[in-house]
Amino acid sequence: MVTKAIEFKNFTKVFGSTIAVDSLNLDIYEGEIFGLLGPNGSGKSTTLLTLSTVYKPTRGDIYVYGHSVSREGDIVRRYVGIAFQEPKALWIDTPYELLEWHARVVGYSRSEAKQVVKEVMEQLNLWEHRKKMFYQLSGGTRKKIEIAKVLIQRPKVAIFDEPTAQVDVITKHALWDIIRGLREEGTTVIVATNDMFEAERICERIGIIFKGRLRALGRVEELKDQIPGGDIVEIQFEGDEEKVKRLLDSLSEIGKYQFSDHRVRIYLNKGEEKAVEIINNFTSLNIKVKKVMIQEPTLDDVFFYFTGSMLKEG
Ligand SMILES: Nc1ncnc2c1ncn2[C@@H]1O[C@H](COP(=O)(O)OP(=O)(O)OP(=O)(O)O)[C@@H](O)[C@H]1O
Repeated sequence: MVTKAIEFKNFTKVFGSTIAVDSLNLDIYEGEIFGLLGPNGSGKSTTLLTLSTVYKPTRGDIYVYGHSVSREGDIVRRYVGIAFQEPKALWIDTPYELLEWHARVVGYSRSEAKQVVKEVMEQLNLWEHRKKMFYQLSGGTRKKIEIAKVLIQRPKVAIFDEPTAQVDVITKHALWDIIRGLREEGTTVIVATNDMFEAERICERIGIIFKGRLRALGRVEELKDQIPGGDIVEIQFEGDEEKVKRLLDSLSEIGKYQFSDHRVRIYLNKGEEKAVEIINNFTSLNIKVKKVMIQEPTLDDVFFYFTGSMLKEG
């Protein structure tokens, strides 16, 4: 049976006159990597900060394994660990002190804390930075310190707010492996990102949030299939263009098509399945197929379709 790790029930958060998140209803299942996507200012951080009990909902509620973030914050905090966009405990001077303090807060004894902090700092290549002051660290290193907090805590629900913004490409792949590793151990992972490539690489399901509202929800492939005429099948052929035209007009579920020099570009859904049917029809009409290309929409196309906005727009 699929267990719901998190349930957003009509969750709404208002700051003054700004509705940061508006009536969010969403279930996240145990053991999945869920991507929360949206342009800047769309409500991702507000959602995650409320889930991790930093904020309280204005209306509605969020449940973590059945426990309300509004009424049972202490219990929720035992389940949830969050890597913020930036380290926030700036009353502490060095990464080592911050992580040791964090390890103690989440329940390790003094000697266990020392051990786990060293292990995780080594895993993330942070050990050499342990005694530096925060202001001396690069953006990517600060990011890794936040991720180290989650690896130390090993929570049942791990939240990463833009985990790979500002990190180099090698570190990015290493962090994705770490996130997948957590999932393998049964952790439920939520990743907020506006990096479509990242979402496609690691997330099993995604939700697209825009201006505080959930606009789309599903597996990446499902969302791609929701764009009308989103796939393009391009066929290069030898034979009569008129015959091809008549054929395409007789087939169902075909959107627009365009001819140019014995090539036809056909806009449709489920391109891979439909291409086989089209090619079989070409063959039965003695039209020789020379080349077939299928283009799927990218996740960027999905994003533009559901938000009608550019990714980095405010
Ligand atoms: N503490 C706050 N006080 C007032 N307004 C806030 C506060 N936090 C967020 N907002 C507003 O709520 C809206 C959603 O912001 P939020 O930070 O949740 O978006 P986001 O999707 O995480 O953006 P980004 O990708 O830039 O981090 C924005 O209009 C923002 O200005």
